[in-house]
This record gives sequence, structure tokens and C-alpha cells, in this order.
Amino acid sequence: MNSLRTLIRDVPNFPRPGVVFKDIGPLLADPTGFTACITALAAPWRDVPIDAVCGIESRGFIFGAAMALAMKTGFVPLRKVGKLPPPTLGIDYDLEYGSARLEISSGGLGAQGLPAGARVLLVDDVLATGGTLDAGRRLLEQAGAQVVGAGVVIEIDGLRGRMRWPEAIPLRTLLRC
Ligand SMILES: O=P(O)(O)OC[C@H]1O[C@H](OP(=O)(O)OP(=O)(O)O)[C@H](O)[C@@H]1O
Ligand SMILES: Nc1ncnc2[nH]cnc12
Repeated sequence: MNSLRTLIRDVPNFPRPGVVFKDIGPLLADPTGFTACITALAAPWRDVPIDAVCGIESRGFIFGAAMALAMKTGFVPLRKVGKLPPPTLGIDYDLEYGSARLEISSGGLGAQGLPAGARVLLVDDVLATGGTLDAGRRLLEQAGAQVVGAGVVIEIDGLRGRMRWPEAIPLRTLLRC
């Protein structure tokens, strides 16, 4: 994982003063690093039955969709507001540098071709304050899914996002900084 660490660039004071932005661009551009990242993200779930990987727009789509292929599951997008056709379910939340709203197609996950009670894995790139991952979990639960775990590439320890995640649901992160 140390080699993956070198592929994350720290950008001070972006997008707001005081924020140290974790830029995943170099990781995505490195074929060996990106492949190793997806393999490592998928590994903890090898023996866990999962119906779909759910990725959070937009960087969570990159890792989530690649994981879905690696795990041979479907992919369900949690989208930012106004992108999905109605009907939708939505949830407002705060993140490290702002606030946003996530939506999922309603009619439950059945509308996405998944059974009610589908076992899903939630994926994102960064866990900072945890507002986004928490909102994704709550939205999926509202939609009738069972969130069996979460996978994230980078956990920013100092922002204590893990404190917002239920201890009973496994949360696996690749790099802690
Ligand atoms: O733990 P938190 O404080 O909630 O922050 C983490 C979230 O912030 C970023 O998303 P952003 O909304 O910037 O969207 P993007 O992926 O479209 O850049 C990142 O991709 C996570 O989803
Ligand atoms: N510091 C950070 N770097 C990259 N993405 C983020 N999302 C929330 N905080 C972030």
C-alpha cells in the first residue's frame, strides 16, 4: 500500500482555504497502481455475498464501477441532485467543504433490477468527515437495501469520519493519512 500512497497528491488550500485535498489523479493514471487499488479494495469482500456495488458520484463511480466488474456484480449509482429521472429518493448532507444532496432511483432497488433487501457494498474514494458515506448508507437503507459493508480508498484520520459509521457494518479503507 505504500506505493499507492505515493500516487496520491496533497493539494493544500483546495477547494477552500484550510483543506488539504487528496488528489487521486496520479493513482488513476497509473495502470499498475489503479489495478492494485481495485484488487485490494475488492479483496476483503471475496467471500461475502453481494448483489451490487453502489458508488457515490462522482469519484466513487470510478472505484465502484471497477470494483463491480472485479467482483462480477451490478453497479448502482448514488447521484448528486437533479441527475436522475424521477421518481427518486434523496438525502441532504454536509461534507468537509460544503453540502450536497444524493439521490437514488426510487421504487426501491427493484427499479434498478435488484431485489428488495439486496445486499450492497457502498464505495467511495475519500472518507473525510464521513457525512457523504453516512448519507449514502442511510439513502440505501431508505431504498430497502441492506448495506453489508463499505470500501474507501483514503481515510483522513484527523477528520474522524469513521465515528459516524455504525460499528456493526465493516468499513474497510486502503490508506489512512
Ligand atoms: O467524508 P466527507 O467529508 O463527506 O467527504 C468525502 C466526500 O467528498 C468528496 O466528494 P465531492 O462531493 O467533493 O464530490 P466529487 O467526487 O464529485 O468530487 C469525496 O469524493 C467524498 O465523496
Ligand atoms: N480533503 C479531501 N480531499 C479529497 N476529497 C475530499 N472530500 C472531502 N474532503 C476531501
